Amino acid sequence: MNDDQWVAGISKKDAGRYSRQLLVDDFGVSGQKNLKNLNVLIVGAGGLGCPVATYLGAAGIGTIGIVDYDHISLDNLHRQVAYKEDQVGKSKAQALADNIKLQNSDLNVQVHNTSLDSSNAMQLFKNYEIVCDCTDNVATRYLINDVCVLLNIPLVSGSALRWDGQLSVYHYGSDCPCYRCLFPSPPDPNSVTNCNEGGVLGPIVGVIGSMQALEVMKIAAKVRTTLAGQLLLFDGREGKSRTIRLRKRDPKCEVCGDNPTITAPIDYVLFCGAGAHDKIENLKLLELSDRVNVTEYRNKRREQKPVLLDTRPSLEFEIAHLPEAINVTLKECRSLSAEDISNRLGLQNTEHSDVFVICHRGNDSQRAVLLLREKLVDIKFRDIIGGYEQWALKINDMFPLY
Ligand SMILES: Nc1ncnc2c1ncn2[C@@H]1O[C@H](COP(=O)(O)OP(=O)(O)OP(=O)(O)O)[C@@H](O)[C@H]1O
Ligand SMILES: [Zn+2]
Repeated sequence: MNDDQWVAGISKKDAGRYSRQLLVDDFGVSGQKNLKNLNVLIVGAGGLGCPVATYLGAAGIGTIGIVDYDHISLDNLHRQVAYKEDQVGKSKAQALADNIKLQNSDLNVQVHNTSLDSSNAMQLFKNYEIVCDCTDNVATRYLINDVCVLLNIPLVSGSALRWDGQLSVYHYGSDCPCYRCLFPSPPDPNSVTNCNEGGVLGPIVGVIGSMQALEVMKIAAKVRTTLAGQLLLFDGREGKSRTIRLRKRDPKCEVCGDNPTITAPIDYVLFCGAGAHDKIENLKLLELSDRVNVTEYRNKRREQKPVLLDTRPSLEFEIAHLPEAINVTLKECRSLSAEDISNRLGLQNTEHSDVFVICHRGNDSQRAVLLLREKLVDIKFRDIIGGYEQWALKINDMFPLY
């Protein structure tokens, strides 16, 4: 036999590039080859989508599809670390594709600069073998789940809020539940907090997104210890994680059960309740006569210093507030007595009978007015339409928008 004869399991170029992965037991050459032949779809190019795409791209996945309709904004950069300042305003799907291609020019990246909905999801998903849910709203979560079940695609699902994150692999293997097996009906839209309200720390989405990428690599390499049928809960504040075993597939599940009633994508916004898809609800609880717009409020404060009650959580109050604002959170409006609220606002010894109420976007301020009216009947409470957001947009563009 000649000295220059050998059997190559992998190309010389790939052996060099991916050598540290090839040396990992249970992954090796077969895992690498499987990755190279894999088509993975990432839905959502935000906090989770950035690490998922970056690690999968670097690891040498054959084809990565990226779906997102949104554009990069400045307040994305603290956690969506794949993006640069000069990409603010650009399409997320395109920018993420460009960035991972720069890192690994061998990748085939498909950009889907669109909103995923019932009309396009089946067509879009059918070209992929694994889907990663990196989105942030319940309606899209059910849509992605159902379409994965209908097309028999495993789903690697992550979520993160504040200090916490969780992930699981759904619909992978015969006993494995789907998202709908565990949550047959959607949560009350009013109880859902997303990171645009509750906030989230960058490293939390970094941890969860990296773990989603790892689950994809494990599925590709046929490693048996995936998170299928389990839910990993990560508590970043305590630095702890735990994994809980989930119930098995529910034979009565409407989509993956023995007699499914959902055989094609449904109307998910209707199913989840109005507001579930919109990040910013726009409540109209009050008559217009009980409300003022920001221009009217500006004129009032030019005449005399008004009493302004700010219902936002104290963390938001600390970010910025008008100098006259007094922080009584919505929770406190509920729990405090009429006397305590009156004291906090300094109403006891004054002639004031008008109080204006402000919040971030004009939803909680209306809820507060309804509560306060009952407690302090002699005071006229009026909310400021659109809250601080409108103040920043229409009155003072130096006021911090968040
Ligand atoms: N139906 C959908 N189709 C396409 N992309 C979606 C869909 N639903 C959510 N997304 C995308 O998922 C991503 C989720 O990212 P993330 O949770 O970091 O929030 P964000 O929207 O970027 O930021 P913020 O919530 O602070 O405004 C977003 O880029 C969003 O546009
Ligand atoms: Zn199910």
